[in-house]
Amino acid sequence: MKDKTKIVNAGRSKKWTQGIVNPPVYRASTVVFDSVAQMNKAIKSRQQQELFYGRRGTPTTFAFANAMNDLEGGVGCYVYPCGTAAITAAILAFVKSGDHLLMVDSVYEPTRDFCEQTLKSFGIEVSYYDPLIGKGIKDLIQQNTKVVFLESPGSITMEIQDVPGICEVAHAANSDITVILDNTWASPIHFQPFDHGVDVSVQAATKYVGGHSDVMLGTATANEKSWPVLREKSYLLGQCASPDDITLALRGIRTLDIRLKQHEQNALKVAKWLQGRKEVDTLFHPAFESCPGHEFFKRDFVGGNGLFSFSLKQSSPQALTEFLDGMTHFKMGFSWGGFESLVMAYSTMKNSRPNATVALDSPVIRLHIGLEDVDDLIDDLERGFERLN
Ligand SMILES: Cc1ncc(COP(=O)(O)O)c(CNNC(=O)CNC(=O)c2ccccc2[N+](=O)[O-])c1O
Repeated sequence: MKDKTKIVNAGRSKKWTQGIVNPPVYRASTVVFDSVAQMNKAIKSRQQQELFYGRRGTPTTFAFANAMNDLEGGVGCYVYPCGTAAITAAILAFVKSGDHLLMVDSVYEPTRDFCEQTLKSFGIEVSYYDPLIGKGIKDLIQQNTKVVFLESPGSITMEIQDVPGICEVAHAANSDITVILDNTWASPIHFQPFDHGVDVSVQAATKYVGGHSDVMLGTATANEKSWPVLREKSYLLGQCASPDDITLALRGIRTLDIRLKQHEQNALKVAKWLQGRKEVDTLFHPAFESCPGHEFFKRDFVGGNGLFSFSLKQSSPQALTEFLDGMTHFKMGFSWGGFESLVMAYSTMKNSRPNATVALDSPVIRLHIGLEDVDDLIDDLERGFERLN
């Protein structure tokens, strides 16, 4: 089935929808049984989407989990209250005290904070690797390495990783290693994780899957090897999500590919314009050669989206504030992937990434290009640069 048809049909089994096109919101804690036999059947099959108790899920949960699983190409998908919950539960499913985790240095900062503040307190060793290391990661794998975590492109600086190369080397070094990829940027539409060797694919469905800045949701989808452990360890953590947010994400899925295409087109126009500006030092957009790992984007991805960054040649903190404060269409906010345009400035990345190979001495501006008219967005940025000079 072609992707566009899969997007229309994913998760719409009559078992969950009773024929209703967009699965209804089933809210539940208690599920009651008419007989001991029926209750025993639910107990026996509670891990296979048999209605058991709210924490295991409702028909709304199962419709969305199956839809994301279909799109990602996995064996099973677990649903979490946000992307960070999906990341932390996926990692905790595969490490114990005394194990070692290899974490990409370009990871979303709150994921780094989880490593530093939580995992290390549990006696889990964490070391960070260069996102561009590729198969060279072989030299960093220890006998106690149990998880290799990737995020490609990386947060803010957008380095694209050699995902199949890292998966090949990690699995060859130790079949016990679980490779987890935060695939939020590409979504399953523009990067198929399991075709490239990943064991667990994480999505912050808060972003493009929800697509309207009104959902807090996450998913982790796993292959045959990893699914039973991910499912049961996540359940033991009490992870579950609101059917109201899930219903909005089910609606978001249906337009995911066409929204991504429009965001991508708008972003390419803005990026091309920025490339010619004297204020811009480096363009961190995967589709441009200036982006570290650009060759892997061309090789492995089938498309992009509206999120990219650029570094400024120079600016004072005051000038940067005026650049940001005067924007009409680009609002500041801690997320991305909705229909609106956003701008964020990161001036202190050098502190958390002292070993970064990309230049972080000047501020990095991250843009999320929304669905506004792209000429309005370019006008906004042009006026911003005038305030900068
Ligand atoms: C790739 C990726 N993966 C997971 C998550 C977390 O999802 P959640 O927000 O649903 O928990 C995200 C969330 N992204 N949020 C942002 O990029 C905006 N947040 C920030 O900029 C932020 C917030 C707090 C601290 C540091 C940062 N930061 O990105 O540097 C993500 O980008």
